[in-house]
Amino acid sequence: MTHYDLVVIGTGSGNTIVNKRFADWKVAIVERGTFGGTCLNVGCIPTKMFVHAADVAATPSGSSRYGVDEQLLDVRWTDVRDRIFGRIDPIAAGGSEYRHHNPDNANVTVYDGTGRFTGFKELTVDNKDGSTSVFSADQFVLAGGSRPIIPPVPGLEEVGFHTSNTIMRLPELPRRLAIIGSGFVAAEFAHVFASFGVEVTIVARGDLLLRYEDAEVAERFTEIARQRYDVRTRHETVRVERRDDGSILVKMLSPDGLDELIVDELLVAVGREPNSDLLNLDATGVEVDSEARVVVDEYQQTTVDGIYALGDITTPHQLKHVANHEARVVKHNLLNPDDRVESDHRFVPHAVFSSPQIASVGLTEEQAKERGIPYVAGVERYADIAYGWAMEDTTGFAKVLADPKTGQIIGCHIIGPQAPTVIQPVIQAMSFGLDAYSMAREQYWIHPAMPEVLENALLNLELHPEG
Ligand SMILES: Cc1cc2nc3c(=O)[nH]c(=O)nc-3n(C[C@H](O)[C@H](O)[C@H](O)COP(=O)(O)OP(=O)(O)OC[C@H]3O[C@@H](n4cnc5c(N)ncnc54)[C@H](O)[C@@H]3O)c2cc1C
Ligand SMILES: NC(=O)c1ccc[n+]([C@@H]2O[C@H](COP(=O)([O-])OP(=O)(O)OC[C@H]3O[C@@H](n4cnc5c(N)ncnc54)[C@H](O)[C@@H]3O)[C@@H](O)[C@H]2O)c1
Repeated sequence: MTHYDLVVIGTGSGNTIVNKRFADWKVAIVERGTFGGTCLNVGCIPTKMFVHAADVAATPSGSSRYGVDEQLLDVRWTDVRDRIFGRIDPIAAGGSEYRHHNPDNANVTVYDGTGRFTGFKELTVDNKDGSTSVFSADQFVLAGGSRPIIPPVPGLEEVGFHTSNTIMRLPELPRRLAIIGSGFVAAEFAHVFASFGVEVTIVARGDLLLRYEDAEVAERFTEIARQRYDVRTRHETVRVERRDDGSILVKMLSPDGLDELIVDELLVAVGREPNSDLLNLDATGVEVDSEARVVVDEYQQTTVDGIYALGDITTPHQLKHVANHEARVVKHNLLNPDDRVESDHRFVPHAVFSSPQIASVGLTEEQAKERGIPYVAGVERYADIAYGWAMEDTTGFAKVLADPKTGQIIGCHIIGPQAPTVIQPVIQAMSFGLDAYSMAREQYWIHPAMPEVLENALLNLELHPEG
């Protein structure tokens, strides 16, 4: 049986590990899908390219408030789609080609297939060409990611539906789209398709969209969403059916009884589950938790010595920057077994690239209250800063939560233009222990730039000693 020093399963963030420093290692890389994984092919990158095109398409709908009358003439969907995948697909193909054939990878064997453990540190790969390969290794990296959850709604399989994996490749724009779910994917694709002229309905089980955000942010987002889309909260999808004219009937149960909706396409966006089940982890003794996430320690090592895991297959933060961070930790620990480093999950930020945009780091007010953590909140509206006036923004705000005594920031939540960019200094301050009082006062803030919303939120904190 072939034996490797290292086997990496999954070419999302896992693919970033093997470089020239592994030149003396005999390495195998296993990939069942498209090289490059979720973020590149069906996740962060194409979605944000669609979001930018959507922002451009949505501009005329808001321009008259500046005294500028614009008109959207057309959205050439296939051109939008093909420009985006015309950039992405060659990158994925190039990554695969590089690993398969470039002399840099003379020590690397790529298996295009699905890996599963068939013994202790023994992997069997069902290759796409129908063959099977069996090999062992000293060390493994489990970087198999996650996949969309498909809820058990009767009729779903028969009717046909989309997930984030397929919706971006639609042959044409539908007239009507229903989105089941109310999280990141729902919020981003609702903006994309509504901006392109599609009638979007969001079917949400709870009262609020993005309900894991700080409550005021989720409430504000839901209010704004109701003005743009048909938002049906407290609606449970109970059945879907294909009608004779080809459209799809969605049946929902609401507090007022049965509700119905007719659409042309359906997007299911109710979360993602780890791909750990594909790996038959019992065979090698790797444990998973109650949510099927691979259990790891602070070094990203699983319950088996020499088997590491990273990214969506192990973390509750299903985010690319987390997968990348963990990949760097795993890489270091593989190369430096006697000087391993721990991963840092203290302040994991996230952003929702919808309209408006949202960004968040640290505790929400609700979490601080639940945990009995004392805090003060400083809030500033975009409407009260100069750039907010320029944009005529009426709905955005930044909220900073800090320890009243030490001024250490414990959370920040922003909804409004450029939120994912505006929040970055707070992530830095939290990571390096800079207190809110010093952060607000001991540096220049460019006037009249958007981060003034953050500067003022910090200045509005009632810290002791008095600021
Ligand atoms: C629509 C969408 C938008 C997103 N937008 C953002 C964003 O804006 N910002 C952000 O931070 N995150 C975003 N994410 C999340 C981000 O894409 C993921 O957190 C990240 O890609 C996870 O990386 P990973 O390396 O863990 O897994 P992946 O990139 O999913 O890689 C796992 C790879 O392993 C392969 N694989 C799985 N099992 C096996 C097996 N048994 N054998 C062989 N190969 C296997 C899979 O085919 C896959 O290619 C988004 C996700 C989605 C779905
Ligand atoms: N900008 C970003 O960083 C970004 C963008 C997209 C996706 N992602 C990642 O991908 C993950 C998956 O995104 P997502 O939007 O699918 O999941 P999500 O976890 O963000 O939201 C899923 C929502 O669906 C609801 N839900 C669950 N089961 C349901 C059901 N049966 N019927 C109706 N609603 C149901 C949940 O209550 C939740 O509100 C995210 O958690 C995020 O980590 C990140």
